[in-house]
Amino acid sequence: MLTYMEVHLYYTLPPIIVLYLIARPLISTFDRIKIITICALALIYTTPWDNYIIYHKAWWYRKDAVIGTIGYVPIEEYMFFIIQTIFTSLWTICCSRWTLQSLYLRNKESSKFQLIKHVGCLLILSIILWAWFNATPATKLFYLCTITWWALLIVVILWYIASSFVVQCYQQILCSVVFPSFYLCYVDVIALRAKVWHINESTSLEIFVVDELPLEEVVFFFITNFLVVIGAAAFDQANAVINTYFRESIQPNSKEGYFSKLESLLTATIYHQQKLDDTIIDDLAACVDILNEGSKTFSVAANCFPNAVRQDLTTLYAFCRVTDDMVDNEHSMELKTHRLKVIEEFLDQLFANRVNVYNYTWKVTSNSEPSIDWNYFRKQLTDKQLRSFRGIARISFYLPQEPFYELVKGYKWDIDGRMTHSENDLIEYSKYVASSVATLCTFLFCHKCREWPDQMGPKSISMLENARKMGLVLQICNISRDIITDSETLGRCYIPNNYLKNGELKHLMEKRPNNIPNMELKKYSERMLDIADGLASEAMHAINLLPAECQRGVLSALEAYQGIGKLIRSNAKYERRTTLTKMEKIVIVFKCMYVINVPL
Ligand SMILES: CC(C)=CCC/C(C)=C/C=C/C(C)=C/C=C/C(C)=C/C=C/C=C(C)/C=C/C=C(C)/C=C/C1=C(C)CCCC1(C)C
Repeated sequence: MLTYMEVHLYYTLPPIIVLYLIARPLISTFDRIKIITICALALIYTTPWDNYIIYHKAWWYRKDAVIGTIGYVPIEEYMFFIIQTIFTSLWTICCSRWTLQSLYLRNKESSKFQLIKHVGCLLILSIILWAWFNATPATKLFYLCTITWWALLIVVILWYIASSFVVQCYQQILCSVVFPSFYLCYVDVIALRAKVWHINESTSLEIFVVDELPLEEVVFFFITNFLVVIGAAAFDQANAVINTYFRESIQPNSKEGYFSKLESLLTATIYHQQKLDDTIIDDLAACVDILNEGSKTFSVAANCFPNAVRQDLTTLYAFCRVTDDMVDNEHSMELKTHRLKVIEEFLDQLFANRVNVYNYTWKVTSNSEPSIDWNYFRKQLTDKQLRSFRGIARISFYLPQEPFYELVKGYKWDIDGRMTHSENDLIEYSKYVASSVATLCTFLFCHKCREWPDQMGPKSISMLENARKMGLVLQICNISRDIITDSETLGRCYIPNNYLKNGELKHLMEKRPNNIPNMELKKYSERMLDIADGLASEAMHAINLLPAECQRGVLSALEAYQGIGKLIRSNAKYERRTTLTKMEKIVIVFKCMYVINVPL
């Protein structure tokens, strides 16, 4: 006969192991804290309840099927509280990873969500009251009603705290609840048939959903999974509040302990109850749109990063994209120069009160919040631009200023129509526009994960230097791909001019790339890719200096760009714009998540 332990061994533990292997690259430190805490809460909250219902004989177990009991409850049953919580939380993580969760913080003051919150609470409270008064031991309604009031008591609190968040991602919530519930009902049927446990007919309604599965059991698994899922959502909400509204300390290596993290999550939950400024989130949403429109590759790679990193990465991307377009998309020289001046004025105000200057061993130190003349910038910028500027202003406190000015130098290079005479020029230009961004990304990763390899010691410096190389790789791959579009749309040529034959530069500058034999373009492109490949093989080894949670994301971005490089080489013809299909990108991300073992 099947024992209770065998139920776990054969039916509950194997799916947990499989789910863990799938979810492992997605699990962040925060997720770990979340799962551990919900497990503890589940154990504490369920223990008295389960002892109470066994005492009143709502269900019993086969004595020879368990190894022992604590109180009235079998040891395997205690294990089940934790197993179910882990199982459902892991599944929930897989369901909720595909969007930026802070976006669900919006609109909580809207009348629609206020209504949902209050009507929902009233509804749940009335069900609790009904269940409470009908949960009389030794009656048909006992088991159903005891389950109901016990579980809904927590649900109503969580609904009060997080309903607008939960409703705005209801599809994820539904998906998170339904699958584990069905599976656990299936396990329940197996155990009931094997008489490992038995539901007392005299305290249940004797309604069977499928042949041997009592209604109460179905209600139980759906309602407890809902509890776990909205518990996890309340955690996610608190984390999103921190990511959006809190300025976390800029101490480089102040990794938080478990309890201080819990404390800040609790603070965030309380903070969230007051009226908060939605513009911050609207700005973020604008940045998400800019990312999704701007780079399919980065928007796929973004899924590999923990939410906290992903959020600021999106903001950083949007600022770089928007400022680049501000300069590129203007036609007249005067306007281009004026736009660049606006960007510089913004940066000057943003970093006016910085104490230290970036010099590779820098620490970011600022005296106070930047004071920015937003009225002026509102007049100068479009709505989208303004939003990305506000976004970057919120996160700049932990970023060095120098890379932003490098970017400006890059933009200026283009405005001045400077030529890339040699490979050195190509590298100098790419340093300005890409190594700068890579430096900022590295700061972002280390700040958000609170993890510098050493206190600005040799490892940190090596990490930054290699990150800068990585930036070069991405930029040079981009340039190698975009020879035709750069020429046609901008009349620009970033190929080291000393590669080119007579008259070819003129063709490229005058938007006639097709006057150059296609095979020539392919050759130039491949020559630049050689440089990128050389740098990539050097820089790859430094990925393992980055915070562990960011390594796979960085690797997928890098692999995606190198994938484009490989395609350029293998294609017979040099295309106008070689791109990976969405499927190929997903395969690369998949490979970086599961196949390649980081650290390299
Ligand atoms: C906290 C901080 C710092 C801030 C963050 C924001 C915030 C406020 C979050 C709050 C989260 C909360 C409050 C989460 C609470 C989660 C709970 C109580 C889960 C209970 C699960 C109970 C579970 C899984 C119980 C499982 C029980 C089982 C499997 C029993 C099965 C059974 C068997 C086997 C035989 C038949 C009988 C029965 C059905 C009882």
